[in-house]
Amino acid sequence: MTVQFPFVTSAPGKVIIFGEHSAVYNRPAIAAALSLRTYLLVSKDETESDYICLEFPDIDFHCHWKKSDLPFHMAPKSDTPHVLPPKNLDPELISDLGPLLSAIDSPLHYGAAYAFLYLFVSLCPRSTPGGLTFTMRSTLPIGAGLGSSASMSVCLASAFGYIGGHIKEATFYRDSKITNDSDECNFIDKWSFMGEKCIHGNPSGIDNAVASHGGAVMFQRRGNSLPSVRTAMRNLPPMNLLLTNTKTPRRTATLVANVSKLVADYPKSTAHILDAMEDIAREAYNLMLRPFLNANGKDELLKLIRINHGLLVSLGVSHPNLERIKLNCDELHVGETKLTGAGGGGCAITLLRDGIKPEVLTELENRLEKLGFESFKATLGGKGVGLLTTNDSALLKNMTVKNFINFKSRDNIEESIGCTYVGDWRYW
Ligand SMILES: Nc1ncnc2c1ncn2[C@@H]1O[C@H](COP(=O)(O)OP(=O)(O)OP(=O)(O)O)[C@@H](O)[C@H]1O
Ligand SMILES: C[C@@](O)(CCO)CC(=O)[O-]
Ligand SMILES: [Mg+2]
Repeated sequence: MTVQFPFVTSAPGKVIIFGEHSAVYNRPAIAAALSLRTYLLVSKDETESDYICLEFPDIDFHCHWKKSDLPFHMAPKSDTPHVLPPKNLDPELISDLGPLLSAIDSPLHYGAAYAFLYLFVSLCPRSTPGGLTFTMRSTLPIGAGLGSSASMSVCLASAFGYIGGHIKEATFYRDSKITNDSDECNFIDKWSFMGEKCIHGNPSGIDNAVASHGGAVMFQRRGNSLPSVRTAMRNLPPMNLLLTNTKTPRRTATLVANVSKLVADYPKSTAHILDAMEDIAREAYNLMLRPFLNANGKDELLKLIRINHGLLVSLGVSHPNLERIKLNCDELHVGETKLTGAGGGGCAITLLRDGIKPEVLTELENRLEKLGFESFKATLGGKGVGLLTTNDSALLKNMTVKNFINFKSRDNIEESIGCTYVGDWRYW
């Protein structure tokens, strides 16, 4: 299979409804793909350049390496095309990548470059052409709890798996409610987990699972020696979720590390908290399996959201700005609020009660806007990792790195190449 340049890969962000942080400690968690996505343009210049270039304008990061300086590490191809990564990051490869990363001092840039290089040299062969530019644009807020790192890792793993010939071209269109379980999708899920390890340190794997497979899932990690369990939730009941971004920056890696210290310092008390989180996720799962939530079911779900947030507060991962969202939602009695993702800033979700008066919602929106926050309604359960090629679509005809960088807004990206172009995009 000859890869034609340019092509674009794309993967969704996610909302964790129950179980963030406890997911890291092998407890079940529930998450759904979001309609906001990351897009990676892979293009080749016509010169005989020996450079591999990154254009990551969302984090103001631009970088290049000489291809001949890269420590290609791709495992020899065996009879099985889908070579899966080892359980842990390879220490030899980490050390080989050190000199290429040493000049990068921002942790935001470092994480992105580290994940890029680790996956590139693990999946692309030495014969990969030089002169490739990788341009990343996301309609997700970055570092805000909506899985931007996982959607980035999935875009990278799928693009490199495709260039390296590990996975064949995505060939079919999928119903958005169904999570995909193809070998290709599993390959991308496993390798993007390595990208998440480069960025987070100790990810549970839930974010990259949702970004790869799409839909909604109950996910449970089972330690290093057993595979994680991923149960597709085909019919999420319609839920009126309001997402609010505090715009307070934070890093998942730091929050996960802080919780890990708390768990080490207070093993008994934190075990109770994590157990309670597990019970909440299981109870919520049973409620959410029902095709329609009646008033009682909705009321139970609201209470579970409240308890889950309280437990996350006790793990130290809230933030005054997240509490400000909760306070305003509580004062106006619109529903229950919890942080989503790693917390420490970023986003909160509010499950809205039925029958809220429009003027109350407007009052809430005004209050949140005054605080400098951004609110939007979330569409859950979207498609997983996708591919856009010049064979299938005219959307890329005049697509240049410059055009891709210059998209002004989320809408602009979606309108130009977004996954809403149903016949053009294929899904693995
Ligand atoms: N579009 C992007 N371009 C470049 N780097 C990105 C992009 N999206 C994510 N990243 C990388 O991922 C990091 C953010 O990941 P982090 O895990 O801290 O937040 P998140 O994934 O948005 O939230 P959460 O993990 O809580 O869901 C950024 O600092 C950057 O390194
Ligand atoms: C905080 C966390 O539980 C969710 C981040 O979206 C970390 C993880 O599961 O990898
Ligand atoms: Mg992340």
